[in-house]
Amino acid sequence: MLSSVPTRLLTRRSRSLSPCSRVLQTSASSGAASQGIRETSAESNRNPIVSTSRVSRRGILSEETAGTGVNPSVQYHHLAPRWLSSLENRRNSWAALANRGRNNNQYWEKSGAGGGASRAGLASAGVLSAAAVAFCLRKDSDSKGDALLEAARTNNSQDVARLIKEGVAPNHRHRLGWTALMVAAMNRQHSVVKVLLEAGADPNAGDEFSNVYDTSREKGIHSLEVLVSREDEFSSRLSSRASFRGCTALHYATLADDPHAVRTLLEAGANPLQTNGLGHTPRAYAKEGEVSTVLQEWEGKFKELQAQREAAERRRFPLERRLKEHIIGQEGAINTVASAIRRKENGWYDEEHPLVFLFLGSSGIGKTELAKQVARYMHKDIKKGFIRMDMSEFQEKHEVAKFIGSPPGYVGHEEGGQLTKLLRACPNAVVLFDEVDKAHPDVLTIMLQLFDEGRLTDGKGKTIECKDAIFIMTSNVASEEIAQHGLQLRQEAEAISRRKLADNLEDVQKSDDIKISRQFKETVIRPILKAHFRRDEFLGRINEIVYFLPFCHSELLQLVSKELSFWAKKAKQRHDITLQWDRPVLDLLAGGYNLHYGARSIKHEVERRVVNQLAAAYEQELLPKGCTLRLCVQSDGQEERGAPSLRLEVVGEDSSSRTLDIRPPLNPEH
Ligand SMILES: Nc1ncnc2c1ncn2[C@@H]1O[C@H](COP(=O)(O)OP(=O)(O)OP(=O)(O)O)[C@@H](O)[C@H]1O
Repeated sequence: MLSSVPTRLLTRRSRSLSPCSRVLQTSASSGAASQGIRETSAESNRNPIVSTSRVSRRGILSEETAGTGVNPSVQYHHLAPRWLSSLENRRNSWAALANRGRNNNQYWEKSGAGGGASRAGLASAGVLSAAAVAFCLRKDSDSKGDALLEAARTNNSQDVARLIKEGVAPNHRHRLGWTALMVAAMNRQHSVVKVLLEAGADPNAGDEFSNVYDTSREKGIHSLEVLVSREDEFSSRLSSRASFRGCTALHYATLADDPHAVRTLLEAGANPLQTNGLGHTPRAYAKEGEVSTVLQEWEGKFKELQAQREAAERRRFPLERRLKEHIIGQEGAINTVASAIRRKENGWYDEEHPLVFLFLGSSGIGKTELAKQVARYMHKDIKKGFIRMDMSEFQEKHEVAKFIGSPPGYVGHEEGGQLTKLLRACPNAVVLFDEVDKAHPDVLTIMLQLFDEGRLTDGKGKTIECKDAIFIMTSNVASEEIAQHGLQLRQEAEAISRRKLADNLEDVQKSDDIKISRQFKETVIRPILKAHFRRDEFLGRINEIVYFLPFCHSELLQLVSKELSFWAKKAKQRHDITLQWDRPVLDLLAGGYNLHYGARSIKHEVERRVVNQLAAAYEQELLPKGCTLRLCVQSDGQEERGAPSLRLEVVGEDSSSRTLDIRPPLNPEH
């Protein structure tokens, strides 16, 4: 294929398109061209939040970059048609030659002795050239989908309507990633935009095309072919280097500075707040003027609408219910946290201070899990939105530097602090300070400043505003007292329930529906906390102290059930085995609960008594493929010894069952 590309163009292409040689060329040469390359890549990476809209436009529109130096995309823009026309000319001349040969056999026959060789040479060159043309000009023009894209580009709304009627999807994508609506928006084809939107084209679909070079690499297509396709079949006005991944039709209509298309798209539901892969909303690319004003106006409307939708969703599916889907029991904790977040979401809070919780209770009881679920509710991007700091890593005075970064001149100054780095990336994150009681008093002083002022200054002197963050501290301090109090309350509640049941009274209290009294909090917990943290102002900045209680029996059954379901799913997925169990199994496994390890003790019990057996049976090849296994409690003859065991049975198609004979020592139940 390359034989048909003029050497001059090849040299130019390889110099400019290979990322590696581009770097070399940029650093080696000091001319205007290399300057232009550097400027353009810097522009395209700029953050729209800090950049002005014109700066973003300049980085992305090749025509508006032209004045800033020699823009490589402009070079290719001139280069591509020349290259194409050269190929076209070759194709035509070879086609003419072949025709002549076919029509005039004498020509071949009359040629001299060297005719054979030259004929072969001509033929092979022809094949090569034709292959080059076929490769480089591959446009799939016969496919209806591409006809739709072409009709969108040329403003042929009748063809667009016809093709959609014939079954072409209105969201059909070009093989390089863009949709017909994006083509129409970029090329100001108003009637096509309208027809496509009416046919159901998605105004919020994002472009899958990134830039010429990345797309070429991703799709395994020659970069010049990508460049030619982008310029011929989409638009020649855009930079070949800037990234367009995630750009919507609204981004393109904005780049085209087309208020009419922008309005049409917005009225059809385009989201003006949607960001592209670089995090830019359409307005980041708007020129000052009508398009910018319209977008700003709709952004406001959209935010309001979004807030209304979210409020309706919150009413329909309250936070408490969402949290209960993941957390068993802990009603009091869930209600306290959900109420505080509801106050914040609805504007009933002190916006000068972030929300601060202290979660108290023994280990493995759901403190971390609740914090994670809150983060998941508040943030779509849970990775950034949930920050977890293990405070046992900040026990020494010098570890303050690790927390917020060292001051200038100290080791690690450049690295920054663990907390400040993460908070800067997401200032409204849910931040979990695990085992806060272990932190050094100096670290607590920094946290106090953070809770009090809602901002934090790092070692480099930069301040992070985080009044919208939610801070959750966890501690096992006073966990013994809380657990004992919880158990006592539960026993009292059970005794009352039994009495009421016996008396046939209606308001029977559920044993898991208990509340810690104010008096217990004030007389038992507060003095312990005070003695531990030694600072009233620190405790004073906590909005809610949240208590986690030991699990009651019904909650333990739910935990066991959840754990068995987890393994049943794995058994099905990995080995096509169906696992069944009944209530006595749940009761038996719930007996493995240990107050000090919480739900973790249930996990271990299930692993020890069930998963170990499954693994042993599998290793001994006792499990037929696709079988159904039943977990049963074996109590015959064991009751006297007071230790019923679990056995595994294979259930046949006729519902008969056969106990698996797992050989010791692999069966932990033996
Ligand atoms: N109430 C609960 N509902 C469902 N799962 C739970 C509950 N409590 C704990 N778990 C599960 O047990 C494991 C440990 O829970 P978690 O990390 O929340 O404990 P914790 O209270 O933060 O304990 P620690 O103080 O030891 O960190 C997790 O896998 C979690 O999913």
